[in-house]
Amino acid sequence: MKLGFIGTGNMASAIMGGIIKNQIIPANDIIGADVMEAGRERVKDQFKIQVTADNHEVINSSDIIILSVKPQFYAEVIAEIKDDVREDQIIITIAPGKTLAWLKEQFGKNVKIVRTMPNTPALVGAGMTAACPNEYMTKEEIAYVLTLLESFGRVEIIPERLMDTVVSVSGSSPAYVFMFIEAMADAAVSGGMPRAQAYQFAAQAVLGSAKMVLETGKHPGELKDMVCSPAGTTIEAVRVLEEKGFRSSVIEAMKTCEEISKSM
Ligand SMILES: NC(=O)C1=CN([C@@H]2O[C@H](COP(=O)(O)OP(=O)(O)OC[C@H]3O[C@@H](n4cnc5c(N)ncnc54)[C@H](OP(=O)(O)O)[C@@H]3O)[C@@H](O)[C@H]2O)C=CC1
Ligand SMILES: O=C(O)[C@@H]1CCC=N1
Repeated sequence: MKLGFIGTGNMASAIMGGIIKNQIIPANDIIGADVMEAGRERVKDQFKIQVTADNHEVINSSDIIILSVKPQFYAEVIAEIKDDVREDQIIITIAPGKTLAWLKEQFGKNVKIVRTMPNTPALVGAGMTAACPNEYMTKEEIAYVLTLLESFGRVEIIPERLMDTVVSVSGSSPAYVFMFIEAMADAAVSGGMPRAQAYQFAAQAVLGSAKMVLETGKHPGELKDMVCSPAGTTIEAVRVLEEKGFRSSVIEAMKTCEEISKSM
C-alpha cells in the first residue's frame, strides 16, 4: 500500500510518525509533497520518507492520499490534482469545514473520500480521529482506512453533521490543554518548583486524569468530587475556578472554534 501526503506540516508529520512507528506502512512506501523545501526536507530527515515538490507525483504514485494543507488551499490543490485521481484511489481529508458535498463538487467526479478530523497527539499514538466515509467507499476500504487511522490513536466513524463539533472537542483541544498545563506549571513555579519538573507534574496529572475518565467510565463530576476532600484544598481551588468562569470560558471558546470551522 503506497501512502501520499500533499502538505508535510504539523498534522501530516504527526500522522506519518504514528503510521511509521506502528509499522502500518513503511517509510519507503510513503511520499510527501510540500511547496516549502524546508517542510519537505524536515520530514525526509525525520521520517526517511520520499519527498517531492510535485503534487502530481504524489497522486500518480500513491493508493491513498492525505490532503494535509490548510483549508484555504484545498480548492487550489484539488483543482491541480483532480484529473490525476483514479477511481480506485482513496482521498483522506483533514481540513475543517470542507464537507463531502463540497469535495465532490470540487473534484467534479466520483472519488473515494474519507473526511476525517485528527489531532496532533497522533504523533505519540494517542490521537483522537473522527472519520466520515463517502458513498463510494467499500466496506473493505473503510476497514483498511480505519486500521490506518487506528495506528495513531482512537478513531470513531461519526455523522458528518458533528464534524465541526469534533474540531472543537478534539481537533483543536490539545491547544487548550497545553495552555492549561502551562498555567499549572507557572503556578507550581511560583510555589518554588523547577519549571521542567513543574511541566512533568502538570502533564502527568492531566494524563492520569484523562486515563481515569477513559478507563473508569465514571462521570468527570464524580471523579472531581473524589478529589475534593471536605474542608480540603481542592474544593477551594474549584471554588475559585468556578468564580473565574473556568467552565463557561471553555464552552464559549469551543463554540467559537466550532463556528469558525463551519465557516471554512
Ligand atoms: N495542526 C493541527 O493540530 C491540526 C491540523 N488539521 C488540519 O490539517 C491541515 C494541515 O494543518 P497543519 O499541518 O497544521 O498546517 P501546516 O501549515 O503545518 O502544514 C501545511 C503544509 O502544506 C504546505 N502547502 C500549502 N499549500 C500547498 C500546496 N498547494 N501543495 C503542497 N503543500 C502546500 C504549507 O506550506 P505553507 O506554509 O507555505 O502554506 C505547509 O508546509 C489543515 O487543514 C488543518 O486544519 C487538522 C487537525 C489538527
Ligand atoms: O487550527 C486549525 O485550524 C486546525 C484544525 C484543528 C486543529 N488545528
